[in-house]
Amino acid sequence: MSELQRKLILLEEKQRIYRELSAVKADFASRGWFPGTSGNLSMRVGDYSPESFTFAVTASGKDKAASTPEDFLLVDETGKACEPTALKPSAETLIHCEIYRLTGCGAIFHIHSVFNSLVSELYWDRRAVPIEGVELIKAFNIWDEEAVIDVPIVSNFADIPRIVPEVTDRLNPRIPGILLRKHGIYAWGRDAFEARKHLEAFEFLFEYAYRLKLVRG
Ligand SMILES: CSCCC(=O)C(=O)COP(=O)(O)O
Ligand SMILES: [Zn+2]
Repeated sequence: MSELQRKLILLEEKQRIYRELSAVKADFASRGWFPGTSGNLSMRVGDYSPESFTFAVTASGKDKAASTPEDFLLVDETGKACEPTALKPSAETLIHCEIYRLTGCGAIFHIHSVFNSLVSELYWDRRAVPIEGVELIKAFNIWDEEAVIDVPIVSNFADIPRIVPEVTDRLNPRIPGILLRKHGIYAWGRDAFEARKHLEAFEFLFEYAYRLKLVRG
């Protein structure tokens, strides 16, 4: 294959991924999942190896409810833009880089919600949110009867590179999500469909865990 053909294929894939991310972004915005410009989304583009990969990520600080031609940019495995652009990648791009490196997943979605923030603080002392025997655990492809899972919680430092080693230490390959304390959830999957499914399941389970704690006292 010529260099030109390779470039054209990459361009087509980039456009397809931007369209897919745009649809996810609009859907999440309609659910109120991006309060105050928070949240960020990414999808991997092209070939993958843990040492070298490319992904499309939301530009930093944008109103994620608006759709513009400047919503996404391509970055490499170090989080640096891989094309000339005035756009700034999400401030949390390094967390995406680490999750791609560790899991080889295809899409990562990050949102802030009241319930994910509440449980991340309520269960901070055990550094994980326990979920016991709830049917929706099956959304994570865990089919054991009365399965018990722990969703890891890591520190929320203002200096994002300080968060990365905690993600490295705590990410559990069985659980496609990680909470940042009093901040939000990162959920991922092999593609956008699966990452969205996981995110929806986490949000359901966090509301359940919060309400259960409330009624049990
Ligand atoms: C305004 S919320 C603070 C930053 C944040 O947590 C977030 O998710 C959005 O940051 P980005 O740089 O991706 O816009
Ligand atoms: Zn955030």
